[in-house]
Amino acid sequence: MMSKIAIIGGGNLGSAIAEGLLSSGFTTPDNLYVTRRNTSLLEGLKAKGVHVLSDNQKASASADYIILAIKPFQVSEIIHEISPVLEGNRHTLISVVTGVWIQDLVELTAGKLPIVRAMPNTAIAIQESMTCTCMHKVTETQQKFVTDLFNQLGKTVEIDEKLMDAATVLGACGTAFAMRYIRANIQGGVEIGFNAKVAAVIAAQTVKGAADLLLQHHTHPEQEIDKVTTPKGCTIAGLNEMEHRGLSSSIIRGITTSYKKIVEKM
Ligand SMILES: NC(=O)C1=CN([C@@H]2O[C@H](COP(=O)(O)OP(=O)(O)OC[C@H]3O[C@@H](n4cnc5c(N)ncnc54)[C@H](OP(=O)(O)O)[C@@H]3O)[C@@H](O)[C@H]2O)C=CC1
Ligand SMILES: O=C(O)[C@@H]1CCC=N1
Repeated sequence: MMSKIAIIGGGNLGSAIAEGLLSSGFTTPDNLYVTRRNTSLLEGLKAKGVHVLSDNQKASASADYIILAIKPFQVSEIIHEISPVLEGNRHTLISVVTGVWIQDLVELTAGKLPIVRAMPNTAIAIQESMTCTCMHKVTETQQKFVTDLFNQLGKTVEIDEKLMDAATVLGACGTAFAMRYIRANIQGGVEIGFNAKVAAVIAAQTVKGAADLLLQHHTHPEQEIDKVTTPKGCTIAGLNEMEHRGLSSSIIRGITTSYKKIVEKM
């Protein structure tokens, strides 16, 4: 029998996970439960046959794997709410919540559940997430299930929990950082003659192709840059101007500022 999955908090990330789980075929709508208070915002999932509800206890009691996708400040209250139905020999708790540590989750569940911390990004909706995981007291079967689940939804790396905040910045916030880079390309593209629609396709596909070159060739970005920069050409002229204006520096500073924000407990 297929394991049942409950997603507590069907917001931006929770809904994206649900979409990815369905489109990858990892689960079927009948085996998936998604909660939020305002269920009218989950009509799309409901129409696909997913169990959409606002009762977290009912969803948790129906599931084997419970994915917590709520805001950090709600974790304590919601675990307290579902506690009466949690069973150590049945449930696995998977938290995608930023800045909440396994030890916090162990304490909130009185140590009775296997726990997974996972940090995906919103590209999980199209099975292109980068997901970092770490696991606590999981059985081999549970570890395999969770690894298979996230592997179906993109790439997965198991990391030390002490790197989870860094994973959040590079992997999850990284989606937004990449979007801003693409948006700037669209703005530049319009200024040099394209309409916004065509500029958007060119910018997004170019970034996708660049990323795939690195993933498939296993090269360093500078090796790929060397293949593009003709001596005295327009690429190196543009690239150097971007660096004079602080491109790399501003990205590094943005990443370290994001990291400080998490470490300082939001
Ligand atoms: N967005 C991202 O890219 C990423 C987010 N994260 C983490 O994932 C978590 C969720 O983030 P995100 O999806 O962006 O946030 P959202 O605010 O979009 O989603 C949270 C959802 O929780 C629901 N919710 C609130 N209270 C309850 C409740 N009592 N019972 C059930 N559902 C409830 C809200 O809906 P309603 O108000 O209708 O109840 C809302 O849809 C956060 O901890 C975030 O740090 C991690 C990686 C990436
Ligand atoms: O901005 C945030 O706090 C969350 C964490 C990663 C993505 N969104």
